[in-house]
Amino acid sequence: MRRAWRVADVRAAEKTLMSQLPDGTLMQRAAAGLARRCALLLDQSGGVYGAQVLLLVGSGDNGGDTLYAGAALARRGAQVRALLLTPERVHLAGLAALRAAGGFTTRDLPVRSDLVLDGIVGIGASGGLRAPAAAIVRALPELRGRTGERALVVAVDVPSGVAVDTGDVPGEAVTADVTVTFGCLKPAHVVGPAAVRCGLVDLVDIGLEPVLVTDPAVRVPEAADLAAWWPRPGATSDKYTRGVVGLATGSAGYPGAALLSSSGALAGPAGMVRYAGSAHREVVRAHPSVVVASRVAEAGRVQAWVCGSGLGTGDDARTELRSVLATSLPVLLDADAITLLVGGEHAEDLRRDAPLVLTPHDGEFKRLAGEAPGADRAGAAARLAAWTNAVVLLKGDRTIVATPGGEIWANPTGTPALATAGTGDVLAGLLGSLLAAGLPPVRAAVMAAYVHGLAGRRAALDGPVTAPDVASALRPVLADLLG
Ligand SMILES: NC(=O)C1=CN([C@@H]2O[C@H](COP(=O)(O)OP(=O)(O)OC[C@H]3O[C@@H](n4cnc5c(N)ncnc54)[C@H](OP(=O)(O)O)[C@@H]3O)[C@@H](O)[C@H]2O)[C@@H](O)CC1
Ligand SMILES: Nc1ncnc2c1ncn2[C@@H]1O[C@H](COP(=O)(O)OP(=O)(O)O)[C@@H](O)[C@H]1O
Repeated sequence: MRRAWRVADVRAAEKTLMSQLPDGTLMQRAAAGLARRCALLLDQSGGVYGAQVLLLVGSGDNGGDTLYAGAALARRGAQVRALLLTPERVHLAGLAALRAAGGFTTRDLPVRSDLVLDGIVGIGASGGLRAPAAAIVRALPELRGRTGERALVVAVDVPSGVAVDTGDVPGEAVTADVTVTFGCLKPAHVVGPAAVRCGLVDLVDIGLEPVLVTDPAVRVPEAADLAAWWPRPGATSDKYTRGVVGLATGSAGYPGAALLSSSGALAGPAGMVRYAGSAHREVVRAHPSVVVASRVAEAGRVQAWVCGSGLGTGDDARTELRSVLATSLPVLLDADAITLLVGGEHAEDLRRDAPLVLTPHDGEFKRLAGEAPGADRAGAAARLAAWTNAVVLLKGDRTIVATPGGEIWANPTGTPALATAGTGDVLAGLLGSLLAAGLPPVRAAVMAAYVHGLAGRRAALDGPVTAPDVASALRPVLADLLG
């Protein structure tokens, strides 16, 4: 698991660490790590010696890191120029180090540049980028290096222009190939549109993590976590002990949702899938191992329910929703079931002790919460989770999972290839299977989003993606993950 901390927590830890170390140690550690990463990048594209390096230098310590790293590259023979955004306010010792190493300053963007270091602003940023910085950032994609290729952009700590604590991108912002960050990840590296701007994120250890005493703001699962958490059948397992998942999905209007949620559920760890709804004939034809009924009340025993994908919002759908909420089992509500909650008609049904998981996309989130997730997606998901006392999985490029207690996870595996009808139904089925297998709701949601994202990526290798492709890719993805 990787973890990301908010700026205030990073600052507090930095203060603690600085009180234990000689002045300037942290900046030297940060700059040395940054220079090393830049040298590696240049090694892969013609070498450090003779490379043209442009430093974009703001007025704070982020600029200081950049100047020291530039000095290190200049000592290795790179031609380093620093464009000072506020020449009257610059890290003076950093500038002196650059000059002593043979680097110089420039007033304009050069014609040629192999590598750009974005040190305009780091975690001290407030608001959108200001005038000269914004114009320079806009021009960066035009810069060409010695091979005629676009200049590589390395963001120092965070890409300038992103909101570090929320991952929002309120205006002009740097798009980096690599972001070299110091001490720990910050939310902008893992959530929201900022995460996409970071490119590859490289963490330089400056000794900060041992003094980070607060809980992380965001957690990110890794492949090894999935392998450790995924339930496997044992010698004494049978189909019931592995868990039975019930699906109250699909309708005459949307039979496809029933099929897709079934495909997702069948790839999960549960031992049996029961389907209850009007698409039961289609489901059993496509998936002979699914046990079908026409209503929730007739479905037989299950350990968790998935309700809502393609269910419709009429009276029959309401009845089915009431039936699943009346159980003392974990329930996942997706799509139409979320819409049915709007207006408060099910407020009493929602007063239950068993776990509840909601899987809204932005539109469903807005319907339920009364406002769109907005700039702080993780915060919005956590507020809805607290309000509904449910685990909320907010779909999107970096799907967020939030608990009522404020624990937040960001999924790193998503792909825009998933932005196609029906992939959410596959996700709901898979997540339901994990719930039925007995996984705690937050873990089930994190695991389902992770595997679903990988399946989207794998399906995309063969061309344009449809939801059945994503469902088909779940099994090979799991085979790779679980060894
Ligand atoms: N934390 C750590 O452990 C370590 C941190 N380290 C490094 O320090 C960095 C933080 O440095 P920092 O605190 O000096 O802030 P920083 O990001 O340079 O920005 C502040 C300056 O930018 C300006 N400015 C603000 N907003 C702006 C905008 N929208 N558009 C344009 N300008 C804007 C603002 O100007 P002002 O608002 O004062 O006019 C102020 O002068 C951190 O990211 C990392 O690189 C490492 O060296 C070692 C370990
Ligand atoms: N731009 C995107 N990048 C990554 N994933 C996306 C993107 N757009 C949608 N997704 C994912 O695709 C799925 C779509 O689900 P949903 O909106 O419920 O679709 P449907 O209701 O048609 O099944 C979700 O898992 C979501 O996270």
